[in-house]
Amino acid sequence: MKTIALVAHDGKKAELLAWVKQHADFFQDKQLVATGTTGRLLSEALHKDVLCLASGPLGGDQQIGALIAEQKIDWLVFFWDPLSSQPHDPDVKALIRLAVVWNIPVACNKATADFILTSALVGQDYQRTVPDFSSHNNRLTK
Ligand SMILES: O=C(CO)COP(=O)(O)O
Repeated sequence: MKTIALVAHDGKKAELLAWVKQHADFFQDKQLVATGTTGRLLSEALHKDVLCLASGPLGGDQQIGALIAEQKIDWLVFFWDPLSSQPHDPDVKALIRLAVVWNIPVACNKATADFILTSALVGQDYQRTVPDFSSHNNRLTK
């Protein structure tokens, strides 16, 4: 689990930052990718470089989704806010969908993030099963 994407809506940013700081040691040797504002805050909190993509409403969720489809993300931590509506809700849904399509572990709340982070599989450098979509690709190109 080397490259981790982290995203939080405004109403969940404080929770994500507190959680990340609690596990700062874990994140030190990981490559972190994030949507714009989340990434800036993470970088400040962890004193570490974070690849900051566009802000979520400006396409950041879609950029992370593209990285997932390119097999470049090992874990998505996405603290989305279930109590506020987002102008880019289709992008939010699309990002979560791609994580499921590509069998990426996804944590949408702190409890799940805790379970994944403390899983014995993380220490074993867990290799997820990458789905074989070759028949789908063939169908699309015919
Ligand atoms: O809106 C977001 C995710 O959908 C997060 O974007 P920011 O990290 O730029 O606030």
